[in-house]
Amino acid sequence: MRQWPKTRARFLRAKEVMPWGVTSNFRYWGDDQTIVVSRGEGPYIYDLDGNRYIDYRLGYGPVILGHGHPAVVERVSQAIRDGVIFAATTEWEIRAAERIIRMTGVDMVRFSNSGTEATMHALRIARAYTGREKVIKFEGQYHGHHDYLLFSTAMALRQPMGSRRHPIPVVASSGIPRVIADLIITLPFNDFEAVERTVKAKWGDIAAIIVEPMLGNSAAIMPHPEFLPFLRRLCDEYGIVLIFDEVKTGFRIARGGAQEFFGVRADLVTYAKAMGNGFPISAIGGKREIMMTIEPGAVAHAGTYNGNVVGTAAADATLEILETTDALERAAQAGERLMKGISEILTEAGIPHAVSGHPNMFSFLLNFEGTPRDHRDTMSSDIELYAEIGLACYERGVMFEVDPREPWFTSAAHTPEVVDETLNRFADAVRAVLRKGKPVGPAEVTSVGK
Ligand SMILES: Cc1ncc(COP(=O)(O)O)c(C=O)c1O
Ligand SMILES: NCC(=O)CCC(=O)O
Repeated sequence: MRQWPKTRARFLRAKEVMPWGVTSNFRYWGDDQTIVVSRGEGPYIYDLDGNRYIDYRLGYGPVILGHGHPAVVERVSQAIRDGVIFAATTEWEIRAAERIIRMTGVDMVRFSNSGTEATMHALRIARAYTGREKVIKFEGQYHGHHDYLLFSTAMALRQPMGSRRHPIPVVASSGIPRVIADLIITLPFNDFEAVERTVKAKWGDIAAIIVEPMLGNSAAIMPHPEFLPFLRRLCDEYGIVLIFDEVKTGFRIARGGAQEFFGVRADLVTYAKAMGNGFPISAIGGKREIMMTIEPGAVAHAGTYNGNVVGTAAADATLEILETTDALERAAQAGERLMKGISEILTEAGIPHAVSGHPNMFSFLLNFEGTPRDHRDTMSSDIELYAEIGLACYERGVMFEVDPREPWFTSAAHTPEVVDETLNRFADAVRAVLRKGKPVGPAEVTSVGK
């Protein structure tokens, strides 16, 4: 059994100085399980007692090259010696923008610092461009923490979501003004009929459809092959701005992200996580005509830290490596071995399951038959059993989110040896959970991390 007295003691101190001991609700795993990390290296993180964990959370997705990647750290360290912020354009911004444009095919970009900011700005641009106000989003998708899109996310778990045919937007937090709900339409992912019916009835009010091209916040569920092309056609026909939220998929599932992987182009795209290997940076990219809606004195886009040297130098280094090496292919090799190995172990254990997603971000649903298509399918799977297995892995030094809504992320640092060790420990954890018997009653974990 893992020993972690120092980690526990410091977590209790953290709870005194920060609500719940964390700076994002996602990171609270309960008083007995929340980790305090001392450092990371490649595929590993370490707690304060020196326990090592093979990390598949990777900061919830950013760490595509491995923790503390020397070339990224070196470029940032060099760059920041000359200052980090000037309230003016820098060479680092231009370089990072050129790389994004070359890799993804967007025409122009603007920088910010988090995925939340990027989706918030993207909505403003879409509303200003169309002169309309409502936005369609899909159940189980998460676009950050501003008020405009925090509805029917994976966090809005226990409230009734209405029927598939008549979904109700479910607010995911207190403190969000009721009027905001009037601006949002929530629909099930992959539901052609619901989207078409809604757009035909309300297109004059709809500024944007924002979509995670794959359900990156609900079990990495893939789009039906025709779903994204269908959204593209509908948006073209009705003058709606199609926004791909690629905060998780960007620079992870392909060099050109989901646009390249699925072969569909959006009007606006938001990037963050993998573009800086963990350094804080995000971007909105898109078609020139729509990006040029931003206009001093007319359509606002600003931020003191936008384009700062820390983030843009990190993006310059990270994107150079992603563009010129086989880093993404190595991350995918790890993911393929894991997806196959996990499925074999679960089959042997007699647990019906569905593995979904892309090798670089994948998930699996337990006691689930068939192919999952939307967030309602995720929620119908055995989330308690998943959490039990996740916690048993955590005790054995393998860390992934103990909740199937959040995918496993791989990095270029996850070598075949690391994957083999993971699978051995995973098999051991599954055996231990089955020996103990399935947990009875609603588990605490349904609220963990949210
Ligand atoms: C698809 C997506 N969009 C936006 C965000 C928000 O990004 P951030 O946490 O950097 O604000 C996330 C975070 O998980 C995300 O997964
Ligand atoms: N999928 C949800 C997140 O990635 C949240 C990140 C955080 O707030 O730490």
